[in-house]
Amino acid sequence: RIRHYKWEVKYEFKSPDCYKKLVITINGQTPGPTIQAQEGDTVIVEVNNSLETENLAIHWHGIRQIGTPWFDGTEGVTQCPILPGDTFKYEFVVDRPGTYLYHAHYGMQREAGLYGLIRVAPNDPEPFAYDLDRSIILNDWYHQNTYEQGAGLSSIPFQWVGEPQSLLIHGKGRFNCSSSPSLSTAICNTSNPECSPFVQTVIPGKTYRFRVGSLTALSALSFQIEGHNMTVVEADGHYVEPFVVKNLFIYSGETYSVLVKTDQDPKRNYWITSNVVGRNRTTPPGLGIFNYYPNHPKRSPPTVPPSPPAWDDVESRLAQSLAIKARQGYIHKPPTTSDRVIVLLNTQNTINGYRHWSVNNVSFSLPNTPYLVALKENIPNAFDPISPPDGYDFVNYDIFNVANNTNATSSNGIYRLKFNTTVDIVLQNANTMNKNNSETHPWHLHGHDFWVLGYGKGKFDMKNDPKKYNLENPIMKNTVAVHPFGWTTLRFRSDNPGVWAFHCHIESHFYMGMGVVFEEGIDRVGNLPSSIMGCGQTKDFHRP
Ligand SMILES: O=C1O[C@H]([C@@H](O)CO)C(O)=C1O
Repeated sequence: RIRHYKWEVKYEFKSPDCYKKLVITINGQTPGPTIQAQEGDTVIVEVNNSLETENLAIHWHGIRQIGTPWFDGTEGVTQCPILPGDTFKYEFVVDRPGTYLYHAHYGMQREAGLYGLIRVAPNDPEPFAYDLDRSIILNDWYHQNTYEQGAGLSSIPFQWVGEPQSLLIHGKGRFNCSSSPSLSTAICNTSNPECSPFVQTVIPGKTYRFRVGSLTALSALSFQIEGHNMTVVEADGHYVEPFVVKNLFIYSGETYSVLVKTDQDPKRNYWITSNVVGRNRTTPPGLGIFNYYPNHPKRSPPTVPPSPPAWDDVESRLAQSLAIKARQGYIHKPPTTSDRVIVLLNTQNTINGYRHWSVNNVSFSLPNTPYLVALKENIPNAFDPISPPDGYDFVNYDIFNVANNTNATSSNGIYRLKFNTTVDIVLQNANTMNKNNSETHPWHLHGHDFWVLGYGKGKFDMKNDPKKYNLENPIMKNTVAVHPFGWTTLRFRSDNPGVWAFHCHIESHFYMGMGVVFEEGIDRVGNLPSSIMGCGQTKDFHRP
């Protein structure tokens, strides 16, 4: 079947958390409409860029784009941006069931509100039962616009974006307007119906499947439904060997399905909460209402919202990461060895006084000719032909301290992978430029699902740590966290012809250079549609 969508993308004034600002909407909505499809369907999205003076690109997060690498929606990597006034047609097959996301992939547009969910129903029966299926998309929210943030990040002195002003649950939050008395009610108004809390009405005595996705700009979150356990059954479109949590830790770019029984006292409502973890939070919790029918949906629960885990409790988060394994009967065994190991050291750096993030001391910058076109059409000098290194100075680099020399270089060079080989990526975390500080980074790979082979603390040990890899039942994902001062190893097959970004899903971190690009099987890529061209050196190949 074909699922056809027509989207108009534009700026509108909205008050998702009671504070009025410019947001990007799809057909008037943020979050945008949910794409609903069946495994094997073709999804067509005709996007009209009505942003007036701003380019656009939309990425289908978790969809592998097998045979359609040009519709991955990554500006600078797989396509030229969609110009204002233009319409661009994305067309791709959703070949796997599960819960996925979509969002802008141009500059820091995602955090202006261009994001949503993709739900793909399976052809085969699912290995768990539930009565009702609902989605909740989580986000954090800034009042500053993306241009002010971008300018601050690329200034001397560096102006960090700081912690978000609020947390949104399915697009709804609540900023305490009276905390800034200078704000007029025209700008911030807590009685604006746009910022009424998110309500999930439930029928007592049922089992609900909640598909929870996070598209935060910065924050790692702990998600909770007061008084209710959650059984995790799906992660990034793969069935999980079920385990029970009270708090679901979720990183930007991840999706989970959890089963929740509405088996508590039906005479009252309960809190739905999201809280920042992994950073010393200043953002108040996101609050929604878990409304047991027929109680009034706006009736506040009689309790105070449950308190979140300590922000710096890395152990609990690592424990959840380790608990996520492929479900019995749905295990895809990984290859037992790899052909190439790339260790990626994550560091905060300076280049000519500007603050950046780097991988193996190289800070990524996007070329103005998309790699996919440059490589497939053999356009010379479109990007730096030198590949970034496969590792760092393992002997001398101290991951536990601020680097002696924080200087890095900037490049748009990429990794060229031999087609149909097995590649291991070890993400190595390190201290930032601040003392005793290492941050959580969710890394997202385009064009692939990867096996998560292991997580560890401290410096990855090439000799001994691989012996502890889980080769029995590793989960496959498209986004995975590297924890503070830790490492994470993932494995994938370079079997999807195309050019694929792999980057930190924190909006400002990718903007500051925290990413890499992989090319594989470029000679097997089919004819490129001319719709992805028109910028940089692709102008020469543009056929109207
Ligand atoms: O890139 C970042 O900059 C700040 C901080 O390190 C600035 O001092 C921070 O927390 C980041 O993630």
